[in-house]
Amino acid sequence: MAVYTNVDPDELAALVARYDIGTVVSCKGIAEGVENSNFLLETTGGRFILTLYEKRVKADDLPFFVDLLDHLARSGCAVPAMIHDREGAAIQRIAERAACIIQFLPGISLTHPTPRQCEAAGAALGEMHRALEHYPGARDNSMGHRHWRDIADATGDLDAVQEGLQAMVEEELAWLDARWPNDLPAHVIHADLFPDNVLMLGDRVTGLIDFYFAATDVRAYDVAITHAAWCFSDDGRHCDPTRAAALMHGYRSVVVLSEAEVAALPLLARGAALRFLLTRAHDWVHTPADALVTRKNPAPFLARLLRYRAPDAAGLFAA
Ligand SMILES: Nc1ncnc2c1ncn2[C@@H]1O[C@H](COP(=O)(O)OP(=O)(O)OP(=O)(O)O)[C@@H](O)[C@H]1O
Ligand SMILES: N[C@@H](CCO)C(=O)O
Repeated sequence: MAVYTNVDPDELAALVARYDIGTVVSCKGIAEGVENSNFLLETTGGRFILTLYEKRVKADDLPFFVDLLDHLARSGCAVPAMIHDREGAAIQRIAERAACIIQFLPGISLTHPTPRQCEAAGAALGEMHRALEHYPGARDNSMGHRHWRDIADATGDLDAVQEGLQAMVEEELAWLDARWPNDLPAHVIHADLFPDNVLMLGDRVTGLIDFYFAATDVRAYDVAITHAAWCFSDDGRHCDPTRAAALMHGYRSVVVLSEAEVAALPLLARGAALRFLLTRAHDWVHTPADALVTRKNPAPFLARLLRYRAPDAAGLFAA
């Protein structure tokens, strides 16, 4: 249940009065999500999302996220616009938290996407990348390749998560460190485009959301993350070739990948699987069992990593 903070009605009315969006009709907590407190805010001017930023999103990063969403919305990408108040400010304070009012977008996030939905998601990722190719904003990827060893160390004994995991992660980190590319096209990427961060109506993408891991990194790595998130069975053991081909076809209908990028995809996907394996293992160990947040199982990302290590992995990226 991702409503960690309650909002006082008078404080909310005072916040909404700063905007040209009418007056408050209702404000209801949204259960999905784990990072922030999200509310569906209805005013006489329409529907909005009110997000209160909890621990994980740093206040210093908020101007970057606001500028990024402003840029993508202006570029015609399907992202929710940040609403600015009469003075032009998008970042506010309420209930002692930084907060933003964000455009509400229709759509549902999927759990089991079809090939056509994978194709649409791939194309939406491509359109976002096209809009970001020359975007001047930048942010260090604190979940990127250079930080994985620290995340592994901070987790503690990985064998407590699964027997043999410590040695396997050490081996994988060394393998990736020796090969990680530093000359592929890079710009700001989403870095977490899982199905729960894409709103869809039928086969149409209505919104890419949750940009709070967005950072500067290799664009083909974003493709690899999206591949890992959209094309596997729930247990991570089986990559569906039809969904994978559809995702790649959708992306490559918008962005032309170089030969070097295509060749790097299996390696980047090993990195993507390791990133989510490590962050899930870290949270698995460090989130108290009675916390409000449901911990995500690391095992399906270990299974993906093994799949991407197989000799035929390059075939999983054919369009
Ligand atoms: N702009 C939007 N329009 C409509 N619904 C939205 C919008 N933004 C968020 N939502 C809804 O709120 C839910 C939670 O949002 P989000 O995924 O951003 O949560 P979070 O806690 O910030 O992140 P995480 O997914 O990392 O836990 C989404 O699943 C979606 O249902
Ligand atoms: N999408 C991530 C969680 C938030 O980044 C995961 O499934 O592990």
